[in-house]
Parts: sequence; structure tokens; C-alpha cells
Amino acid sequence: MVIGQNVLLARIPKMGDNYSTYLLDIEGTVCPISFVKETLSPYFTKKVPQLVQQDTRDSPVSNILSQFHIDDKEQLQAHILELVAKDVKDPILKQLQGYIWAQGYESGQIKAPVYADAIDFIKRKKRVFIYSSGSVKAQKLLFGYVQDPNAPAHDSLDLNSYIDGYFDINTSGKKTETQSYANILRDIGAKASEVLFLSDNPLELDAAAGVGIATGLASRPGNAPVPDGQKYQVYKNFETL
Ligand SMILES: CSCCC(=O)C(=O)COP(=O)(O)O
Ligand SMILES: [Mg+2]
Repeated sequence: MVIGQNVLLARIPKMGDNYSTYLLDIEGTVCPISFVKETLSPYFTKKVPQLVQQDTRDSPVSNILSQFHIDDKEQLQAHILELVAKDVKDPILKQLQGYIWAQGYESGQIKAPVYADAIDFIKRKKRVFIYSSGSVKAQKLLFGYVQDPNAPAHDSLDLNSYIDGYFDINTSGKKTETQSYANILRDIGAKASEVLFLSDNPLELDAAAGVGIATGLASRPGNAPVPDGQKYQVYKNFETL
């Protein structure tokens, strides 16, 4: 298998292509970027001061915080807030966020606005895997508390039983590196030719194309414009897939 960031074996999906396996990004692909920026991030940042001050030994949160190796609480707080403000895909931050968001989902304060066509897609396809910078814990929460598009005020939907596996930067590596997609192919036991990867980030699509995975660019409201967008098969929704 040839792996190389510079060797792009891009396969653009054509009508009638049939994939047995789908790999989905989350933010900007199955849910709006605004959900992360306006709901998840503020929920987390509000809790950071309390989290750092009340840090008690041997709790899961404390064990994660210790991985930053910053003893001074003020400095630790500033570091975490800076990572969030700069949207750094830091594996320790991502683990921490999963623990904090759990409180929001479980108390009913947060429901994930997964697009209706993405809900339908996840239910109707046989092999669906997720690959997000958000931790596996955060991914399972998000898909466990999905706002029902037909009854937004009612109980949330749990899509986890429709999802075959979850990958993040801790399990598989950075999303912009080709080796990460080779790791995922190995873990799911699939050939590159069987897989379609959908993401809003062209750097991620190029990295996946490096192992021969077919790719599609998710174009959702609020996503950043993509230079060279014509290089990709663009999907405004997943109804035709
Ligand atoms: C799944 S948790 C919330 C999203 C998040 O923290 C994140 O970094 C999303 O990145 P993605 O790779 O899904 O674009
Ligand atoms: Mg994304």
C-alpha cells in the first residue's frame, strides 16, 4: 500500500459507485460548525475555572489534567482556554471536553443538531464509522443525544446502535496525516476501494486520498470556503448517497 502525503490517488465518487463502508467526520459534515462554536465550546469554557480549582486527586478529570504537566492553576487554566480559543486539536483537551460535555448531555441541556439527511444516512447504511478530532467519548455522547428533527422538544434520539466504530486522534492519529487512514483501514478490516470518507476539511480528504480512499467534500451552511473546491465531489447533503 503506497502511503504519502504527496502521492494523491484521489478517487472521486461517481453516480452508481457503491461503497460498503463509510467514514464520517462530525463538525461541518454531520452537524453544523455553529453547534461546536456556540454550544459545546462555551459550555466547556464556562466550566474550566471550577474544573481547575476543584481538581481532586485520582478522579478521571484530575488524571487528564495531570497530563498537561502544568502545576500552577492560573497557568493551567490559561493554557486550556487558549487551546479552545485557537481551536487546537489537542488530544488531552479533547479527552477533557468529553468528560465535561457528558454533564451537559446527561442533564438534557445539550442535544446535538445532526442534520436530518445525516441521521437518515447513518440509519440506512450498513457500515458507518466515525473519525473526528473530538474524543471517542465525546462522539458517543453526541450521537447518543441527537435532537429529533421531527420533534425537537421531545426526547433525543440515540444513533449509537447504527454506528460500527469510532476513531479519534488518540486512537488513530491526526486527521490531516495519511498514516491515520491506513491505521483505520487496518482496524476496520476494509480495503481502501470499499470506503468513502466525507469531511468538510480538504486537508483531511487529501490525507485519506493518500491511501486510495474515495472522498467527498461536505458543504454545509457556515462551513469555510474551500480553495480548489472543484477538485472534490461536493455534497450539500447525503440524500443522493
Ligand atoms: C465530537 S465532539 C465535538 C467536536 C470537536 O471537538 C471537534 O474537534 C470536531 O472536529 P471534527 O474532526 O469532527 O471536524
Ligand atoms: Mg470537520
